[in-house]
Amino acid sequence: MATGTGEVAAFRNVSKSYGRVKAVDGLDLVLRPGETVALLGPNGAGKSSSLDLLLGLREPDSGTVRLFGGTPRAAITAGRVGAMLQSGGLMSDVKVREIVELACKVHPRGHRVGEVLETAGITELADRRVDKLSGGQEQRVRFALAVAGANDLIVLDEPTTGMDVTVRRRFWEAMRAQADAGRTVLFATHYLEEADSIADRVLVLHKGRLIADGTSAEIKARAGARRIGFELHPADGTGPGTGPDVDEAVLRALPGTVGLDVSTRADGVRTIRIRSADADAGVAALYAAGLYPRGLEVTSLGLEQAFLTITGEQDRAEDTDRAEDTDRAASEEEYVR
Ligand SMILES: Nc1ncnc2c1ncn2[C@@H]1O[C@H](COP(=O)(O)OP(=O)(O)OP(=O)(O)O)[C@@H](O)[C@H]1O
Repeated sequence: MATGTGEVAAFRNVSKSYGRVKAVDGLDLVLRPGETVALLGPNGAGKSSSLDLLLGLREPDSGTVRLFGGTPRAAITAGRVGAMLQSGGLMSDVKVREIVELACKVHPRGHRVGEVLETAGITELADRRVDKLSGGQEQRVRFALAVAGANDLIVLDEPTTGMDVTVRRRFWEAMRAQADAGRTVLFATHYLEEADSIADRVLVLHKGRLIADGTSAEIKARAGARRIGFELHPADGTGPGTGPDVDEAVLRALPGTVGLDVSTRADGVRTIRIRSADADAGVAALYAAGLYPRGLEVTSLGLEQAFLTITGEQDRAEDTDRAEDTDRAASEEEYVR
């Protein structure tokens, strides 16, 4: 999925609130041609709101959103964008072929109906009534509407919800073909394995803010992608220093250490778990430091674990900030008194 130059979409310091809820908070983001981008975030993180802003379905309170250098509306009118959203019902009382036909006809660069039905894997559903479809079949029809014309950008909001495993796989094959044809694809998802295997860029939103932006591998590395586990036995000595505290300082200072967890059993055996962004260097340094790790294991963290780590860290950082603000307010009050 070659990445070209230029900007497909650009958010510049975009904010959007609904009453007191800040759904999108100072979002800065550029999508480049040919990228397949996954948008992740816990419930309420602002994913759908960001997609709505991108498509011009909502106006930002502040900041600007540009699509292909112009307004979202201009890009959509020119038929450059296809979207598959969670909201919005399909027409009832019509057949699948009819609704797809209409979408092909109104698109300035519409494809042939048969081709679109084939792409979305719904040829065999063509004569079925739209209101008689299952949830997963309906999703495929929505997908057909998103690819009814030669779009440059395809936006998908949780596209595979309700699809079974086989249909989901076929869906992503079709999506990959779109990306291989040079289209930019942006999709919001709760399925982290989809982001991991499909996207060449992963964005993590949290409370309306972009807290991570990189390849799946980069995000895993940032969260400490691997876990090093082992035991330290008292009979083996306490390493290079003078006891457990010194050992722990050594462990914390190993290259790549992002997190350290130590638990001590009654017999003095310590179980060590290190989250590491560079497990190879970490293990080498462990031996070089004179420690004697028993039952050494190195395991990989998935994107899911990385996601939980990053969003969890963000929550903790905000809790700390809030506590500091409260302390500051209290001490200021004290000072005034
Ligand atoms: N029309 C609306 N009116 C009021 N609040 C809204 C509206 N739409 C969204 N919100 C609020 O804005 C925040 C962001 O919602 P949004 O739907 O963008 O998140 P999301 O990341 O897509 O969530 P999910 O994963 O649950 O779909 C949430 O707190 C939500 O309750």
